[in-house]
Amino acid sequence: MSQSFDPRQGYDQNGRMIPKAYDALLLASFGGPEGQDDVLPFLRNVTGGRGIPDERLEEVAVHYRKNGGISPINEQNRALKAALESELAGRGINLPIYWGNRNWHPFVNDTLKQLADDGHRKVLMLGTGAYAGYSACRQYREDLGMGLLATGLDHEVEVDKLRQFFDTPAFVQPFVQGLRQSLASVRTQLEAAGKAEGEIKIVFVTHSIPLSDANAAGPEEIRAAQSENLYTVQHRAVAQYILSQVQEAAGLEHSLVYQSRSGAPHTPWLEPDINDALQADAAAGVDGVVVVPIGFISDHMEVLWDLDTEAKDTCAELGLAFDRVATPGTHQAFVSGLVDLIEERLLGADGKALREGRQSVVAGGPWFDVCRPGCCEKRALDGTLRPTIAAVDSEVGVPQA
Ligand SMILES: CC1=C(CCC(=O)O)c2cc3nc(cc4[nH]c(cc5[nH]c(cc1n2)c(C)c5CCC(=O)O)c(CCC(=O)O)c4C)C(CCC(=O)O)=C3C
Ligand SMILES: [Fe+2]
Repeated sequence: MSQSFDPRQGYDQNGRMIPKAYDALLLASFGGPEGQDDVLPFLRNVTGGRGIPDERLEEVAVHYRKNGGISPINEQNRALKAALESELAGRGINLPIYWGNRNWHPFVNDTLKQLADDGHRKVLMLGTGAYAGYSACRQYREDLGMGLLATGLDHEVEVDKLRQFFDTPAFVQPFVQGLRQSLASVRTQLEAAGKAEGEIKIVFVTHSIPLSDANAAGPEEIRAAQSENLYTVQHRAVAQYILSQVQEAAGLEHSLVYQSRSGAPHTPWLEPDINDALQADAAAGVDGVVVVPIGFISDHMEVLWDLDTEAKDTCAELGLAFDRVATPGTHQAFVSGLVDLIEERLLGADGKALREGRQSVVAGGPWFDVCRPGCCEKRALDGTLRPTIAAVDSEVGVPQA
């Protein structure tokens, strides 16, 4: 007989979930092609029914084709999984990790079947998006909501979600260290070019998203109190924190810009695009830039192409010195900080939470374990809401009357 459970129980007024005896961790990510034959099927999975023009798909396919049809993202997730496994083992925590993707093998539905076959029933999901918003948060909740229904596991396997982690030391520390290094590198480049006193600008960059997604990011109760969309507000807060930790950044100009826009040209997305912004910076007398990719956790294709290829080329054309800060990847601070977040949610053998209190250093955190009503809401083309997990208004797993 299958067990029933109610996902609307077990958390407090602040969206904090009472620690549980989770028996598996699910690393949920985007997925990417692993050979030339995978490229188009992968892109069709990514854009299914979302009106990305064919020209944009052809253009993006080339980025992968030039890299042998391989996205680095899968290798990076395998490495993150291995690093998390070793950190958990080092702390004596027995929590097997499974990996599943939205857009490519291993698909999350197959992973769900596997972990259920292996006997797991209480799963904590770590999605690789750090911020609020549809693509980075709610879509992962939908992947699991739809996945549990599609596999028929919705009354057997319970999946909760680790909180978005933009505000945590885990996520921001690697950028702090990286910014120091990149500032030194650009300074050295300028000295070598005889411009020792040249002006350096710090350019924080993240994934552009449709304005409608940005405006829907986060719960209404928090959105209402902001002067700007919450996706942007969270990125500005991360940038501010990183700057506050790097003495060498004092007095330097900085900005927040966007990359990797897709979608139909008449649909508004967040702007400015990094390449346009760099042009304006050069015209305003900037001599070199440090690009800080605070939107992502690893150096995947959007970083390698849109920043290390395109934005770098733009800088070369404009005569700007360029250096790009590394993403967290498997930085020790990131890995151990993520395990700290996992510990916040885990009940030990003695029935006590492994870690009391929540780590948060950036304004706007700590984020909810359980999303508020209407959080990052986005309707399917037919006007319906897709099933989700891990929200106050999630329905998947509720015992049927
Ligand atoms: C907020 C956000 C994150 C960060 C949060 C997270 O990490 O989850 C992210 C991550 C990523 N985005 C990625 C790749 C792509 N994103 C696309 C399209 C889109 N992204 C969007 C947003 C985001 N995307 C949006 C609103 C679209 C429009 C269509 C849609 O609503 O889906 C397309 C389609 C073609 C194009 O137009 O570019 C591709 C190929 C890869 C993999 C890179 C690799 O392979 O190494 C990763 C990690
Ligand atoms: Fe994307």
